Amino acid sequence: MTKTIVVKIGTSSLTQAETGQLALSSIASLTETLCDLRRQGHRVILVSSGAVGVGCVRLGLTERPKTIALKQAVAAVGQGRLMRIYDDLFTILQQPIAQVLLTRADLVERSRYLNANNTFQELLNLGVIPIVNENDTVAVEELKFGDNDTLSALVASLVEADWLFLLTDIDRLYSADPRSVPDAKPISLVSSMQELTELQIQTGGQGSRWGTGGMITKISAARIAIAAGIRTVITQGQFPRNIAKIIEGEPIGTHFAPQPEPTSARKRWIAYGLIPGGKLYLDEGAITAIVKAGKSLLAAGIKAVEGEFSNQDAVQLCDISGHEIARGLVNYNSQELQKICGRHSREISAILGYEGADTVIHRDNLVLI
Ligand SMILES: Nc1ncnc2c1ncn2[C@@H]1O[C@H](COP(=O)(O)OP(=O)(O)O)[C@@H](O)[C@H]1O
Ligand SMILES: N[C@@H](CCC(=O)OP(=O)(O)O)C(=O)O
Repeated sequence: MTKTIVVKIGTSSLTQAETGQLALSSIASLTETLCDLRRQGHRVILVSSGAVGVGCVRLGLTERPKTIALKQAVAAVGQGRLMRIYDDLFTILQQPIAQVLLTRADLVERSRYLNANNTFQELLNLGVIPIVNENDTVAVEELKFGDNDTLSALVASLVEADWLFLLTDIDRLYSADPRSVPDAKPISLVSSMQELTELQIQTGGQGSRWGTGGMITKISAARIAIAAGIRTVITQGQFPRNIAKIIEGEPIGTHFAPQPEPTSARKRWIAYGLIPGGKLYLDEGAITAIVKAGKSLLAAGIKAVEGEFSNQDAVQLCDISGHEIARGLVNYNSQELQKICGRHSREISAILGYEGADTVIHRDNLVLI
């Protein structure tokens, strides 16, 4: 059966750790694997990092750029070279590819989000393998994905993929970074979101020399993907052929089982497409109502409001310690909410001087995280 498969490869797998030069055999093997998947009829998207790493090598820089402007310039050098290498390899195997460079802004506006999906679907219908990266050269700090793990999960969610493979320089997820904790335990299966929380995985720092997010961004990517009903696997980029084996059922890498009832596409856009403009701190009663009973959020359950946002913006809903529980679209702006938080719905019109919505966030616009 045709599956939609998103494969993300990190800089640490595309380049050699010591020199930063391209890991040609891994890239060639990845190319062959993705072409094999296409021949089997699957729809394939590659999310490839490497623009900054490849650009650094081209320019003789020995470490990842620290300033944004330099990183943007270096990415512009590297992205072209990266695509040239992919195009050469995929062309040898007669596989058409496309470059898709996305910014966070492309997913914030619902019409652009839907448009991005249409483009992906057309490319996949044409038998093309889209090669996606963040458009680093124009991405601005406040509006960027920041790491390609998150980007790949958002793309997988956008196109409603069946599989997301996160290829990295380690064979699987461990209870802690085995490079610094030698007795860290390997994890083969994470069967639910709750189990993921209970495992309390230690992720240490930023990851390898050229990588961006480390393991923490892979775990949050897995959360986004499994909520969308996508089976997610962390496995080693050095052996891309394992992808086909995994699809056939071999227990390689760390598997994250998809949530049985995926969150709807619109709610996924609210939760992960939009950028939250503020935080609402909730009392216990409100948390129980939205988490256990699937109720809407009322002003009475809000203890505090943080940030400046407009009516219909997305906000984070947190417990009193700031731990995020849900996201949603607000029916009031931040100034209005400052006035009505903690108050009963029937008092709202008297406080504001006009009739507003009964709910602060209607349950149709509220997503548990
Ligand atoms: N709990 C963990 N399990 C496995 N690896 C971990 C863990 N915590 C941190 N890491 C580190 O994350 C690194 C991979 O992240 P990163 O370098 O950002 O890869 P990529 O370039 O593929 O995105 C591994 O090399 C490993 O040292
Ligand atoms: N967009 C950046 C990659 C960002 C990123 O997440 O890198 P990595 O941790 O290696 O997957 C680039 O192409 O260099």
